[in-house]
Amino acid sequence: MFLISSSKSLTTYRSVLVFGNRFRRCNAGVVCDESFSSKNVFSRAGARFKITVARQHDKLSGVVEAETVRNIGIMAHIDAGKTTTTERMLYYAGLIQNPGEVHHGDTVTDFMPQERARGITIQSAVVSFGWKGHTINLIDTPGHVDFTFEVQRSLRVVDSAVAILDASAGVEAQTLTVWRQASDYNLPRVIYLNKMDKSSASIEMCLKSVSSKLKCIPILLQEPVYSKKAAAASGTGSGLVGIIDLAEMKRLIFDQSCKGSKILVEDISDNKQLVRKRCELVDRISDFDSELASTIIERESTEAVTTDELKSALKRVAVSAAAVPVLIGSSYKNIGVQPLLDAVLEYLPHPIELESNDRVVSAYGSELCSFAFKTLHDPQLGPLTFTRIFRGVIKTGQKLYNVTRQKSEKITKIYRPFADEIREVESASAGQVIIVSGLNNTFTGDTLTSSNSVSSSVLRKLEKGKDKLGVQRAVLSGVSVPEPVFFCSVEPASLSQQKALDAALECLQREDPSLQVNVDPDTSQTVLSGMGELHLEIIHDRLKNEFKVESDLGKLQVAYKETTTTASAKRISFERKLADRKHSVLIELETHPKDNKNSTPTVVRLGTGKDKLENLSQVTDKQLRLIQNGVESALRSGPKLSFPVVDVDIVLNHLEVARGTSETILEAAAASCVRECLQDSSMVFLEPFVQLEITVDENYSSAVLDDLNRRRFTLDSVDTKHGNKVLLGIAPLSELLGYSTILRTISSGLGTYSMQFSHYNRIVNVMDENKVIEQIRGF
Ligand SMILES: Nc1nc2c(ncn2[C@@H]2O[C@H](COP(=O)(O)OP(=O)(O)OP(=O)(O)O)[C@@H](O)[C@H]2O)c(=O)[nH]1
Repeated sequence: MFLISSSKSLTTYRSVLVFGNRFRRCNAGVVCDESFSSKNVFSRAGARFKITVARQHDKLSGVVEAETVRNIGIMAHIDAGKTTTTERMLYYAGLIQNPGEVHHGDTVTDFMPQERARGITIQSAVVSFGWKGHTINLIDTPGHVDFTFEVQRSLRVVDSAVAILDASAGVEAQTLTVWRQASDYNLPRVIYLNKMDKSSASIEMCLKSVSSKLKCIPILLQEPVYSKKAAAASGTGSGLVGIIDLAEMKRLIFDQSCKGSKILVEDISDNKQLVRKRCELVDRISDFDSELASTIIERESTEAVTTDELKSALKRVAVSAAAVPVLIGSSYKNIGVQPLLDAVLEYLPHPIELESNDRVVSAYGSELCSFAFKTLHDPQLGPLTFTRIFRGVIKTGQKLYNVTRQKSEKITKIYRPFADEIREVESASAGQVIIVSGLNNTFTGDTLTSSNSVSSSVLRKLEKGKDKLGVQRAVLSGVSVPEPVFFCSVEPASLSQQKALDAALECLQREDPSLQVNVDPDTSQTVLSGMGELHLEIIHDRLKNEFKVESDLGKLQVAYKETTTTASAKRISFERKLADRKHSVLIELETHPKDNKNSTPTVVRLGTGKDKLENLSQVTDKQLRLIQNGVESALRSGPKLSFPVVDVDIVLNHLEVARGTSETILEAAAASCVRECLQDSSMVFLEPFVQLEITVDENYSSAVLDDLNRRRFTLDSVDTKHGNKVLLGIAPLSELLGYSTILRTISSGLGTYSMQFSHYNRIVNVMDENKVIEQIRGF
């Protein structure tokens, strides 16, 4: 048995980021750049970020070899331990002297006051740190369903993800959502079973739920090491003290006197039982990797497979998503986090390993190709854009071209993020996640390159396969914004604050596209639409504390939608006089119910009739886009109760535009024509349904179910877990307002629930429809 410090295996890394006093002395032996002292941290009134400014000669370039970079997202159901795990990673990487705790409100990544007060993650936080000669750019994402868009946009810019499960709960509702989001971007993943210190933790149950719910094949690489003494000392815990690494054939015991930063490592290669388990593991991996299978056949032995061969095979398996490596630990008890970091380097891809799969990225060659995934407004630094560089290099002061908005922009400064501290660098290269300042016209989802001519040459390469409303510009695929399911009115506490409120909401909406701000055309009230009660509550809180605007929120309402059940066609002549010039449009549009009702955006199609073809062949791409804009604006507010109109197909049958007619008039004509069509159609409401997962003490489950049955709940399944019943089903969201209080009362506090948006469904019952109308009119 021998003792090593995990720090010994850490090489000094010149890009290790050290920010301010907090991060000056490193605990794990990483040699830090001492030139960054507390005096370099500026305190700026109202500022959202602390800037660490390096002295001129110290300014580090953010340019690093892509092969040594890992961009990972940490994703999970709420409370699985994402922030706790991230905090331990930063501690072992030497960036913080002591790991903070969520319940103490002192973690690095949960830095918003609202996060610290509530002990939950609300916004994603980006941190960069060095580990064994590599840079890990990590995004800690929220687990609460209301902030699912935050997860979505973060996963868009990482190359892989670590999915954390609470080992006593297995796959939970939000795990399914984030797993699906990661699948949408084809991200290779590893799974980390956290909270193995709990006596109710069960590896077997977790692996089963991974197979059955996530529909993937888990490959367990480690085994837990328990100690009776530790179990007795903890009282209720499992007595977890370490893990067995079957790939390396080592037993790792984490020294709690230094919060696990030292690891007692024991060679176990002569333990016959564990050798057998390793052979089984090799055998299992070879089922998914032909190279490893050939090695075994050649050597006629699974035992002769080296650790390197095993790990290379496992990386191929993880990258191809044939199966998913599973690791275990307890971040809170400081067990298993360093091996998880090693797994990130060993099994997850570097930035350029996978990007050739993206046709648009490849078309940029070595030119700059960057994706803005988040914008924030700092009162002192102005707009800050979080961006992932896929190709090329970005330099301070450089001009950029926003391909999505076809506008030129100029970067003022470039920073590398470390949660709420940012450090200025002069340049950054492909594979990095950075913040740039100075971009006034860039929004979430925009593609940035170096110039208009680069964009045009990329477009020429992509030209093949383009259709009339297809890829018109060389843009990367964006992030789809989920539909808001709740809304409420907002009013300033005093009229004098109206302007400040409008400005603050504009800012918040720009930062968070899942928040919608509209003015009700009938009442002129400002209406906020968002993802849930907590989402809107946080917005309210931020208005008060960050923007210093006192406001009152109206009653929370469910966001319904409208759709049509009949077809309609209108030809209108739209004429306006502007600046002494006559503008006129003759347009015919046809609306009808969509066959495939999946709430996908409505795209205007051209009519196909013989007589139409001649007229429509003259329609330009630009005119079609303006008509699309007009249609979209009309569909935002339906004729029944001004809810958005979905699941409608729109066909353009005729268009005549007088010479000199302005673009806005064409847009307005299209909008007006669609409104007329819908006025003449039979319209119905759609209401949102959610998937509900309730975990409740067995003694209260029938009372909970009785109550749910009065709420139009459809039960899908009932499970038993550690003496609790887990009820899974679907219910209309309108029936669940304030459900947390109701459940608490019925179950005497012994029930928890999580819900997530499932789908919209038509309200068929006239009484239910009248209830909605009454509710909204009274609003
Ligand atoms: N017993 C035990 N508790 C843990 C462990 N890891 C985290 N926790 C606790 O679980 C709770 C949630 O931890 P977080 O790290 O905030 O979880 P999260 O996934 O980041 O939560 P959200 O971001 O809000 O979704 C906290 O009280 C942690 O102290 C663990 O390994 N064992």
